[in-house]
Order: sequence, then structure tokens, then C-alpha cells
Amino acid sequence: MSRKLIAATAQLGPIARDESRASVVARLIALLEQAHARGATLVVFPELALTTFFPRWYIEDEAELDRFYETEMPNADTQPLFETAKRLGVGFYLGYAELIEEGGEKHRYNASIIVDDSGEIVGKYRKVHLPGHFNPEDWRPFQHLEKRYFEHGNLGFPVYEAMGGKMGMCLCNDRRWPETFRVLGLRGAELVMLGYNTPSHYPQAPEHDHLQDFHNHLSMQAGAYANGCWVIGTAKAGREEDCDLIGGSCIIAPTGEIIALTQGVGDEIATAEIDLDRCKELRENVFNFALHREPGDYTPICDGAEARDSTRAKVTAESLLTAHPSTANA
Ligand SMILES: CSCC[C@@H](NC(N)=O)C(=O)O
Repeated sequence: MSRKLIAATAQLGPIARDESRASVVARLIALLEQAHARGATLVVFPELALTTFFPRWYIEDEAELDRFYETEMPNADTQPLFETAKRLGVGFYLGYAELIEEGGEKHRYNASIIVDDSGEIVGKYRKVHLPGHFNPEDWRPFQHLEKRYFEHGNLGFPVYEAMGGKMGMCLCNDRRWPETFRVLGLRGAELVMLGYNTPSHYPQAPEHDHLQDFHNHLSMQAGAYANGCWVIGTAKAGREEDCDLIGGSCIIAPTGEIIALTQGVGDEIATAEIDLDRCKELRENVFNFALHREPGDYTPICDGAEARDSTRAKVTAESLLTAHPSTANA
């Protein structure tokens, strides 16, 4: 049986701070319809695809902050997207800020979901590698407060059976870490979907600004190749509230080659046919894990896991909205 499907990366241009969910969802639906017209049955939207990238501001008012999160999915605002996708038989990946209440406490995650072509949510991911800093820092031209506004994702890197293949997810900064793709690869992922919001200015090392597009593709192409999987990376791009975000949304083959690429920094799709069976070209040869991997020599990769977890537990037990002693940033 053929395991080919047409997939789309559905890049978004900027979302204004005051843009309504209804307006953003209408843009997502327009992209989904364009992808469907090109024969796509799977569409990948960006990270935090329903709002502006709000971690760029220090927001002290909790009610104001809460407005950027979804407390259920689907909800009244996103239902039209789910209905259109179901009617057209198109599955999708969507990134959004998730706010849940458990045991009387609020928990916030930078999350993504896979919705299959029948409109069902078949998988969820919560971002593991949260970049940025916890406390606001005045010297920066814009903040990157992901460590303040989100908890470390507590689902690991799951792989889900959906739409005839093994699907994995990650979010933005995760793509810079080879471990993300390797864990997904070890679990058999054939397609890894990810969304990103990447400023073209990196305040801690501005001498790297001209490398942002290069590093974006370098990370994703290496992840695809070294794990023999397809990768679809989708940007929120363009000048969003005075912050320039890179584009470069793309579809990458298991060989590491980019086979579809957006051209601009606005709302735009790029599509390609994906043959999930092509993963074998790598996974049964140079990256045959069972034959060639040497995990006995990789033990330092997991050193410190317990110490890290205990630090994290203390952080999450405190209110995420109060000052924190950590000065770590990325
Ligand atoms: C401050 S680190 C660089 C920005 C980061 N962005 C996100 N959203 O993870 C990224 O990895 O692209």
C-alpha cells in the first residue's frame, strides 16, 4: 500500500497583539483551504499560531497574560478550523499556549497537537527545551520570557500513529537539540512536525544575527538526515510588533534535502509529496540504529538528569508569576 501523502507547511505572517482569535483562525482556514486545493491532506501551522509571540513582553497583570492561553481545545474560536479540516479531510499540527488547572493550581505549557483527517486530536506535545529567561531584563530590545510563562513540558517526546504513519512533534528551540530528533527517531517517528517563532536578532550574540536562517535549516536538515525522517518546519514570520521573525518554512526529506520552501515572510504555503517509506533509505542503511548505534558510549548524554529534575520540581511548585532566583538565559 502506498504511504504517500501531500503535506503543506502553512507559514503565518505576523499576528498583532490585539488581533482577535477569530481573525487568526480565518487566516488559518484560508491557508488550509489553499493546501487542500493543492491536494494536501496534512498541514503544519506554526508555534503559538493563535496569538502574537507574547513572551516578548513582561506582562504583570495575570488576567492580561491569561488572554494569550487556550483553556480547552477545540474551543469556540478554533472550532471552525476543526470543522473545515474535518469537512475537507485534512489533518493538521497546531501550536498554541495551553493553560490548565490541576489540583487548584494553574499550569501553563507551550503546546502543540496533531489533529487527524477525521478532526480528532490524536496527540499532544508540550515544549521541553524552553529558551529565554525568567526575570525581565531591561537591556534587551525585547524580552524572551518563555521560562517565565511556560512550565517544562511533562509529556516527553511521544510518537503517535496517525494518517498512516508515525508522527512526532516538537516546538521551535527543540529543533536545535539533536536529542529531540534522536528520541523521536528511536521511537520510530517517520515525520516530525514543528513550528517556530525565531527573531532574526539574537541579543546575547548579535554577531550571529546573519546566521539565524542558516541555523534554522541546519538543525532541521541534520535532524531529518541523522534519523531518517521527514521534517516539516513552519515559521511565524515577518515584522511582528517591531520584532523581525525569520521565515524559511520548509519540508525536508529524510536525506536532509529541502524539497519545498516558502518564499516570503507572510501567510504562505509550500507543499510537497511525502513518501513515508523513504525513511528506510536511511534507517535501513547508514542510520540503522540496531546495527550501528553505540549507546554504551553515550552515557554522558543523560548525566545530571536527576539533579535537573529536582531543580525543576522546585520551580514548578512556586508561582510562575513571581520573581525567581534563576538568572539563566538562552
Ligand atoms: C532565545 S532562543 C532563540 C529563539 C527561539 N524561539 C523559540 N520560540 O523557541 C528559537 O530557538 O528559535
